[in-house]
Amino acid sequence: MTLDRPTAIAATGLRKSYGEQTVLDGIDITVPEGTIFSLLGPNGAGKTTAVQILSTLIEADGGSISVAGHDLATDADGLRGAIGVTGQFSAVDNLLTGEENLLLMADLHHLDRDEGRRRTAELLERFDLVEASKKNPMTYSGGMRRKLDLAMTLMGDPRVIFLDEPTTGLDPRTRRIMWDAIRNLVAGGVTIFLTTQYLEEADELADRIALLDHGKIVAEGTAEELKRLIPGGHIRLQFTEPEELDQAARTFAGSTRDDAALSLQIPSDGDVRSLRAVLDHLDVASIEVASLTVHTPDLDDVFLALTGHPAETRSSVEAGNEAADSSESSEKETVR
Ligand SMILES: Nc1ncnc2c1ncn2[C@@H]1O[C@H](COP(=O)(O)OP(=O)(O)OP(=O)(O)O)[C@@H](O)[C@H]1O
Repeated sequence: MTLDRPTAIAATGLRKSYGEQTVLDGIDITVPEGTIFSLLGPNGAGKTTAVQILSTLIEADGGSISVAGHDLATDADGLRGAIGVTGQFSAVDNLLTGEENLLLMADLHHLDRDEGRRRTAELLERFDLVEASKKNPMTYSGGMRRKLDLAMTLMGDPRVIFLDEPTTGLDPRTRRIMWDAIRNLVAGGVTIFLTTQYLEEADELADRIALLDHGKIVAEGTAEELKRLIPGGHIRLQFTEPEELDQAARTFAGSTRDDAALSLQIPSDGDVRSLRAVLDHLDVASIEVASLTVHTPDLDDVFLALTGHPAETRSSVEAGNEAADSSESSEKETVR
């Protein structure tokens, strides 16, 4: 249980505006030690701003912050010493090799020469960067840079790590390597504050998820708790003729029609009994259906229900890659 753990990150009433624009409108965050907290939101929601404030890179307009037992107001240096940050702007120096970047971090953290070399070798190994270690990071793929960046962060042995969209743009394989690295860190007692636009990333990794929209946390809980906030799933029927849609809409009370898409959504838990009942009704009424899909609620539904717009803004290419890679998909088998 995470409830009994000491608090690693505590923030109350965080506010930040840029000119007229309110970016954070008084948010509260509590993260127990050794857990993963995910701040989930679309582009521009204020995720990076929250990370920058919590990691002391920028100042809030209001609110109080304590990280790893260090109060920002009275012990900003202590706080900085206890955390690691990897963001969208990497700390990698392109004039050095991957290995030299790590050795530089070892120096910055005042590790002695042997210890620095040992840690560098261990981190290169851990992130599968041994072969690339003598090369310039400019020759690295996006995923390799991201891994080097995280390895550099780990050189300081931080107890709390802020990961700002660590897997944005990565291919599914590298994303999974990052996920494993994150899980290993948490298994070792590290606390992770993760921002992401990817719902399944939060679902996969986070102990608790907060949905950030227009500077406010609109919901917070475990993935399961968030999914329970909205009604169950639905069965979606796809038609080729408007007349079929009309007839089906009359047959299924409580259904929602989409005339443009020629589809009908019928509320359902997606269990076999309700699926069979829908098929029986269609047979009895002789309604032709082009296809049928069962949709169980996911975090995207939660976000949509709570904010009126989807959370994810990634490109269709990325989405396609991920769908191909994902072992679970909320849109399940097409029955006919
Ligand atoms: N230095 C700045 N000056 C003015 N506006 C800023 C500044 N930094 C951020 N903003 C604005 O604050 C809002 C929130 O930005 P932020 O980068 O925190 O969002 P985000 O949720 O991290 O989005 P993304 O996923 O695109 O990184 C945006 O509208 C952005 O334009």
